[in-house]
Parts: sequence; C-alpha cells; structure tokens
Amino acid sequence: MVTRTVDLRSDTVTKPTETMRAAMATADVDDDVLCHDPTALRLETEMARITGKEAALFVPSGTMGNLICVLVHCDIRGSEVVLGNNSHIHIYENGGISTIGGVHPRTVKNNEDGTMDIDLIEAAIRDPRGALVYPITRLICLENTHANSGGKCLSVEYTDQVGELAKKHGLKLHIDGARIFNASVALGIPVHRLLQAADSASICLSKGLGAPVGSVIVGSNSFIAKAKILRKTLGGGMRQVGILCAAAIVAVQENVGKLEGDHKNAKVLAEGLNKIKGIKVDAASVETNIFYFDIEESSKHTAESLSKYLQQRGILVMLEGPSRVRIVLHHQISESDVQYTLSCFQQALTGVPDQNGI
Ligand SMILES: Cc1ncc(COP(=O)(O)O)c(C=O)c1O
Ligand SMILES: C[C@@H](O)[C@H](N)C(=O)O
Repeated sequence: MVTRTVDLRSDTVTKPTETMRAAMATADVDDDVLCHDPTALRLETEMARITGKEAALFVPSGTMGNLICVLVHCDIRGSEVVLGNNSHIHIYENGGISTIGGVHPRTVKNNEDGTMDIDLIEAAIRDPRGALVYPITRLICLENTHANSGGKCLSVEYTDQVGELAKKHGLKLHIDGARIFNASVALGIPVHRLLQAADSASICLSKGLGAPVGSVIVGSNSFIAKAKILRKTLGGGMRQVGILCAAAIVAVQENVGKLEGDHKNAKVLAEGLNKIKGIKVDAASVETNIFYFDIEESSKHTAESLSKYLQQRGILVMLEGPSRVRIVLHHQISESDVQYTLSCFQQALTGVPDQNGI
C-alpha cells in the first residue's frame, strides 16, 4: 500500500495551498471581458512592476502566452521567428505559431546551456533584399530558464547581447520566461533586469510559483492592448478570473522565496543519484530545479521499468527516452522526500537496502 507520493514529473503538478484556496474563495471578482476584474488588475499591476514593463495580461497557460506574444510581434503575413531547435515553443506547443498564426519558424541549434550562438542567430536573420523569396524575420525568441537543457539560466549579458542584435536588425525579442523566477533566484539578478532587453515575456505562475492555473505576459501598453484582443480571439477572455488570479497573487507572495530550496533539493538529489551504480547524471551542471539522468546499459532497468518500480513506491518521474528520465523539483517536495527517493533508487538499481533499510 503506497502511503507517500513524491511527484517529480514536473513543477506543473503542485496543488494549491490552503492560503491560495482561501484567497480564491474570497476573491473580489468582476467580468474581466466587460471591464477589468479587480483581482486580475492587482495581479497584472504587480507583475508589470516586478518585470519592469508597462503592462501585463493574465492568460490561461504559458502556451497561450507564448502564442499571443509571437502573433502580436509577427502580425504581417510571411513573418518568421528565429528560435531554438530545442525550445518549448518549437517542440511542445503543437506548432501553434504556424498552424494558428501562420508564422514561419527558423530554428537555430540550442547549445547545452540553453543559448543559441549569437553568430548563428544573426546568420538566420533573412536579408531584406531577398523579400521576393524569403519570409521576413521579425522576432527572436529565447527561453529562460531553458527547460530541455535542464533548467539552465541564460545570463543577463547574453540576453542583452541578443537584445542588441535584435535592435541592430529592427527585430523584436520575446523571452519564454516560464521559469524566469528560477533564473532570477539562481543568478541573484532581479527579474526586471533579466527581462530588460525583451519586448515581451511570458511568465508561468503555475510552475515553480505553484499557482493552480495561468501565466502572465508583459510588455508595452500598446503591445498588451493588442495582446488582449488576440487573447479574446483565441478564447482566452475570461469572466470572474479573479478567482484564479487571487491564487497567483499568493503564489508570487509566498513561493518565490522557496525556489532556492527547490534548487538545493535538485542538487542534493542529483548528487545522490550520481553515487548510485547504473545512473549517470551531470550533478555539477544542475543550476535550478530540473535535471535529466541516463540509465547505464549495464543496469538491469530501462527507464520504463525503473519508472514502474518507483511508481509502486509513490515516486513519479517523466520518461524522456528508453534510458533517459527527467526530474523536476518544486515546493511540495521536501528534503525527506528527496532522501526517500534516493533510498528507492538505491534499492531499484542495486537491490541493496540503504541505511534507511528500504
Ligand atoms: C519553458 C516552458 N514554456 C512554456 C510552457 C507552457 O506552459 P503551459 O504548460 O502552461 O502551457 C512550459 C511548460 O508547460 C515550459 O516548460
Ligand atoms: C512538458 C512541458 O510541456 C511542461 N512545460 C513541463 O515542463 O512539464
């Protein structure tokens, strides 16, 4: 009988806290389409302040946030966006910028640290003299932290360099900041400084911050005005949305301070796994709350068999391939959960109970 759950599949799995539920239950609400829900206004005002942008807009998901931002920047037919070949927008958002927005993706290889080489970004920008045959480059997208690279942080120096490149070519810069607060905490740099070079950003409230639903997009007043119309077009105009925004306000107030603990737990777990025969993980490269590990060929387990073994003990992980697994920490994973997880891995891979006797 499993009595304990340690959900390491993603930081999207957190449940609302009692404080969030209380705030939701008593939220001051109004029709956010016909006017401005007062709690949504509070959240958006606060997020604009935190990010240093003129305005903000609550949206139902990070996927919709990225889609709206790309489509507002690329509002002319034949537009092209330069983005990472391993970016969330390119891999996990159903190609929405193309299938819904008619925007052409021009991918540049993501490096292991989540960056794209500046010279390769510049080489990907179309020569306007080829407008008769080429799409027109209008936007560059970055992702900070970079999820598929293992939650890697983009430095403010790199982000500013890409911003300068965008300006040099008359382009806009969007940052998929689903986990920008993780980057801010890990780098010790305020969110507004990490986003300074960006014309827009999409920030997930429902990941490490632990809100049950939603993201916020930020940008200039004119950008957000256009974004609000496009949100409605996409069906994202919501009525008494303050119920969701109330939880998000609590999340921002209560959980930013917990991100450092998530990063420490990720490091402890990665270092502990690294000591277990049959597992390979680059523990030294863990920067935030995400890492991947590989199961060695000599192991008696595949990713699937290991996942099933762990699930029987209440531990949930995300499979990334036949021998590759992703681990994501969040504020509802305790240090004790980390130690329990290590014990179960130890038992699974070596069959030898560790000092906890499991
Ligand atoms: C880097 C990144 N961007 C965007 C998203 C999309 O957010 P949502 O799941 O809310 O659509 C995710 C994950 O969900 C993500 O990891
Ligand atoms: C899988 C992906 O879409 C999601 N953003 C996650 O990191 O869990």
